[in-house]
Parts: sequence; structure tokens; C-alpha cells
Amino acid sequence: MSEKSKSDRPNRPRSSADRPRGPRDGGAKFGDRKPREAREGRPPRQGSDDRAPRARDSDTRPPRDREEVTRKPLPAGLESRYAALEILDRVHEGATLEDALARTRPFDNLEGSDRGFARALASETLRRRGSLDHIIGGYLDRPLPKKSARVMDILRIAAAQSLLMDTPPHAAVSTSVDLANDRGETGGYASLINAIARKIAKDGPAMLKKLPARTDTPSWMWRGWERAYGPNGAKAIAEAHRRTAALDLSFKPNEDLDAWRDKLSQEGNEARIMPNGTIRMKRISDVSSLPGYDDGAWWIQDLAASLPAKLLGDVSGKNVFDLCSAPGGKTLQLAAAGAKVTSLDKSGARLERVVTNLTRSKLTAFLVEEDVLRFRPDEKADAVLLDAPCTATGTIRRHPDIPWNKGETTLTALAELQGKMIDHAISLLKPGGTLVYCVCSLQREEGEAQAKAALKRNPSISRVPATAEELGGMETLINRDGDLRTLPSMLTAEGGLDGFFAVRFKLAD
Ligand SMILES: C[S@@+](CC[C@H](N)C(=O)[O-])C[C@H]1O[C@@H](n2cnc3c(N)ncnc32)[C@H](O)[C@@H]1O
Repeated sequence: MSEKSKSDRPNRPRSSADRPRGPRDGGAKFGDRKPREAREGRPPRQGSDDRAPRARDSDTRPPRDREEVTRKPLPAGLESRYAALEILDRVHEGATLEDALARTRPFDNLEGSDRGFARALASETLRRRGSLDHIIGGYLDRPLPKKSARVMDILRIAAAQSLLMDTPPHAAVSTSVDLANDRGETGGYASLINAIARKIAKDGPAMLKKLPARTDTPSWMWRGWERAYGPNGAKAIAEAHRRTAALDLSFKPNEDLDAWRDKLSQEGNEARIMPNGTIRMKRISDVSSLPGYDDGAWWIQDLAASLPAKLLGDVSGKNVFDLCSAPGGKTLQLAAAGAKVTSLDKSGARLERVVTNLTRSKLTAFLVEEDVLRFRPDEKADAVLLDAPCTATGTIRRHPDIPWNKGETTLTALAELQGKMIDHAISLLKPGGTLVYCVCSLQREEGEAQAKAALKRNPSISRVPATAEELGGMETLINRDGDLRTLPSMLTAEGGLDGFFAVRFKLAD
């Protein structure tokens, strides 16, 4: 982008202190903080454009830096397992898997296939943690003491390698024993780990096959899905979570999708055009090497995540507030469709990712760093998109840490916040304006129940049902009320999609 004066640089977050006038008044400040990716001099990794929302914004925490500088190099083959163990440790401390991957030094030091292996090992261990714990538990006389959490993690990654990955059993066992011996606190358990890992390598595959899909789902989540979708629906969702998500790319309007499909297709990884215009392929490790990345022709966005913005219809030339916008998937969509977008998020760190994504895509938006509930612009909006913070249970395929780091109390607190955000978003609309409220959650409390309660609290709004035409003809994604409801168990033959809910409201004229 060419050098412009401060007031002409829309892609700069403004702090709330710079907000005396309307949202489009320029005056962009917020210093010259560079986006994190640019600071580190490396492209964002796969999935970073449209990652799952998080109830707790751990992006603002300082990087973990506790790795011992003086550590002796580990034997070949052990580094990647050691990195996976450290990643799990950070997730247990409350970090998201994505943050843990970004901030675990032993992982950062890995390259190529070792890096891919460590990532896959940590992800698969979390994805099937319930099953792995069940099988390991069968070999323990009593649960391991809390202070031996690392022993349990070594057993988990031993089991994950034997049961879920193609690691030869002897390698899964011997590297786990080596990991145990690497530290005094776990060395005393080396023979126990050796014995259990061997048994699991031998008998575990048959045991794993017998475990029901719900074993990998915390019971509060399972109960919610059963209430909402019935026992078979809950089972189908849990089964879908065992599969990894595809790589979905959203394109700017007017791009020639047939040409992009041909350019993106690789041997063994055919790209395909989905009904809504998403191009889908199998996940690859280096997205930045794909054609079109540097030109910003596309951005990563799950098919389901691309649908709520479509419910705003033709936004060209309209004033649209994208509330809770980071990392910016929907801001990019709206800006690419010609809207004058005000992109608001309360996290400055996450807004930097919006800047990165806008810059790469050569699109512009006005950025506001603010809490939604405190946002009081002078000028109201033609349309508002509210992608509220939620439990993100619709994105478990991509973020297998979610079941273990979210609880029912988080759900209750988020549901209360979502109601307040909806009411505030309505107050930001011009008469006749449109609000789309959405969440990437499977929990009814955050979706269907919010829509119902919002209509009851606000007689000035009415629901405008979604149409199949707006969703690329995919009418199965519309529920009985006319709202968008996607589940990971839908479009199974095509690779599934994230779980999303979206409702469209119109404010009376
Ligand atoms: C669901 S994610 C947004 C995903 C984004 N819309 C996209 O399409 O890329 C939720 C976002 O809400 C933000 N957030 C959470 N609470 C907020 C609040 N009170 N005010 C503004 N933003 C908030 C988080 O920082 C997070 O970036």
C-alpha cells in the first residue's frame, strides 16, 4: 500500500481514546505497531486467518520463554516428541493449541517433517484424549497423582503414536521411555511407561475400535448436543470431530474460480469448488506457498464461516459494522464486497491480525479497538455483523483443545454476554437496518436460544429468514425458523464444515 497520511490510513487500529468522533473520521493512531507476523518476518501459518474465536483472549499474554537455554540436544527422533509434550503442557495450563504451537520454543526449533509430526502428535492426542485416557486408565491400578501430569502425557503420546499415527510400535515405546528418562521427575516411572506403552501397542487397537464416539466429548457438551440434535445427531457430531477439517479458501468476488481451482490443484490434492464459491482442498503445511497467497486473491475461511456475511445481502457502498472482527475473515469478505467496513474488536493484538490480512488482500477497513458494549459511534450503520465470542464448539475439528479447556460455566457467562451484545448491536442500526448475529458454536444456548430471547426482548426487530439462494442453494443448512444452522456432521461426503449458527434481524423503519 502506498504511503498515506495518518488520517488516510484506514487499516490502522484506533484505540478507544482516539474515538471522540464517528467511526469513519480518520484520525487513526495506535502507533506504528507492526502486525506480529511481519515482526517475526515469517508468513502466518495455516489456519491463522480464520481461527476459532476464544472466550479468553490469550493472544495478549507475553510469549512463553521458559525453555532452558542450556538444554543438551536430544537424540534424533526425540525432539519432535519432546516438542509435542511441551505443547500439551501449555494447553493444560490453559493456552489454546494454536497459541501453544506459536509459543513453544522446542516446536519453533523444528523444521520440515519433524515439525509436522510434532504438530500432528499434539493435535491427535488432544482430539482423542478421552479415548486415550480410557485405554491408559485400564492399565493403571489407581489414577496417577496430579504432580505426575507429565507421566500421563508421555503415556498419551505413546498411545497416540501406536493407535492413531503410523509410528512403528517399538519407536513409540522406546521414545516414550527416553522422554521419561530425560527428567528426574518422570525417570522413576520409566519402567511403568515401558510396560503400559507395550501393552497398548499390542492390545490398544482393538480396544480403541470398541469405544463409542462420545468418549472424546466432555459430558456437559454431549448433553447439550443430545438435547439439541438427539442421540444420533450428537453421535454424528462426535464422529465428525474425529476427522480433520479441510483447507477452505474464500475468494474476492469477480475472481475466476475455475481458473483458481486449476491453479491450486496439486497431485493428490485436487481443489474443488463448493456450492457457495469456497475452494476446498486437503490441508497442507505451507499455505503461503500456494498460488494467489502473495497477491491476496484469497484468504483461509471455513465454508460455514463464510455464510453469515452473505446474509447481509448486497453491502456495496453501505456502512457496515463488523463487531468482534478479529482475525478478520468476515471483514475481508465485506470489504471485498464493496462495503465501507468498520471492523471492531476489543483485542489490539488480534486486530493486528486483521491489519495483516487486509494488507495482504489489498483491502481496507476502519479499525476500532473497543469493547462492543462501549462502542457509541456518531453515525449508525446500515448493517451490523456480530460474530460474538462463544465456546467455539463448532470448530473442534480445527481446535481439538476446545473440549478440554472450556466448561459449562464458560457457556453460561458467554450466553449472558451474547444477549447484551445483541441488544447493543441493535442500538447501532439505522431504522430499517439489518443485524446478523452469529456464533461458531453447537450449543443452543448461544444460537437458537439467543435468537428467540432477542426477539422477545426487542419488539422493534423481526426475523428475516435465510434463503437457500443466498447460501449457494444449500437449503439443508437452514433450520425450521429460517436461521443458518451448520453442523460438522453435514456435507460429510464433501468433507464436512464447521458448526455455525446465524440469524438475521431487521430493525423496523
Ligand atoms: C468469533 S471471534 C471473531 C472472528 C471474526 N469475526 C472473523 O470472522 O475472523 C470473536 C472475537 O471477539 C472478540 N471479543 C470478545 N469479546 C469482545 C468484546 N466485549 N468486544 C469486542 N470484541 C470482543 C475477540 O477478541 C475475538 O477476536
